Amino acid sequence: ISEQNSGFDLAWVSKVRVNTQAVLKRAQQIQGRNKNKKQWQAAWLLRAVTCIDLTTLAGDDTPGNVHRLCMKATQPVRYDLLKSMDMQDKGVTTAAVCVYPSRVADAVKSLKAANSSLPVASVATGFPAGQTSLKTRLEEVRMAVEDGAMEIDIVINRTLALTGQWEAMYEEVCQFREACGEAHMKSILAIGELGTYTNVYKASLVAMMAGSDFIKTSTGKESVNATYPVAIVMVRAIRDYFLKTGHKVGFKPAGGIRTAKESLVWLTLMKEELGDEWLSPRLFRLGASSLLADIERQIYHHVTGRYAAYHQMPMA
Ligand SMILES: O=C[C@H](O)COP(=O)(O)O
Repeated sequence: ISEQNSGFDLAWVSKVRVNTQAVLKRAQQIQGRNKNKKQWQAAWLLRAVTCIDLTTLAGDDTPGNVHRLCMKATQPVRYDLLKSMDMQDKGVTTAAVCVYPSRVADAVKSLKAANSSLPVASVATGFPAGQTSLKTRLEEVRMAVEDGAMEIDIVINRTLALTGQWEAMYEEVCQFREACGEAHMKSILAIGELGTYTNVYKASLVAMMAGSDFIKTSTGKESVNATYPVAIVMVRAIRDYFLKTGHKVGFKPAGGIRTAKESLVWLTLMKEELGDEWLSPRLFRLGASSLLADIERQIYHHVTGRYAAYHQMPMA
């Protein structure tokens, strides 16, 4: 059993009721709150880069495009821009690369050849729908780990969540946790398919009780992915779980995050709801396939104008 596993607490899960109006109000406040002073914006954007799980999850992925993704992850921001920010020697990379299980070996090989220790994250357990046998889903986790994945993004069983079989969901996630071994486990809730905020909160709790290192909003393949109201529900579950058990669980919004501006709202949300400790890749990731280009563009815009050095950021 993982250290993070606190055991299944049916009484806690059963009494959860989320106040939808309060959640929507808070999400609106956060979106209006992105008032970082202009001179700090490049520094915040660089912080966002270091939290990205740079992702490719496409049917036409090949060793070639996975290799390019890995190279981009090891040098996500142009040298001249880093130099302008006095960050050229700081080894700025994304947090990880994220691929399908069948591409893990390609990513590991590319990163090794580049002398990079960047972790490879693999989606697994029948991503995105999770509708394969438990045996197959477990085998997929073990294979990804064997191929060198250091992080596994599992999808929860939505059928169990939607039919209120929370203990059965807990048991499954515990088995995934065990199959991950030393690899970190992120549990994808696929919030667009959970129906209610109360279900989102309950699924977050159960995933954490079963030992998840992170809870993640979405696969990026549902019609609704990372939204701010859902994030409020999930980060409050993280906070409540921490207060009750002392375990710090990370948060990964993913799916449809495309602009630098959005990445700043996500950082604001983390800072205001969970505090500075949750602003590092250890506890915060942005899952995204098409975000980096816009961040790089905006960093360029800021460093050619007014900016402040990264190490002067007003945070811990
Ligand atoms: O886990 C990451 C998501 O699949 C990425 O979604 P995206 O392609 O919409 O950025």
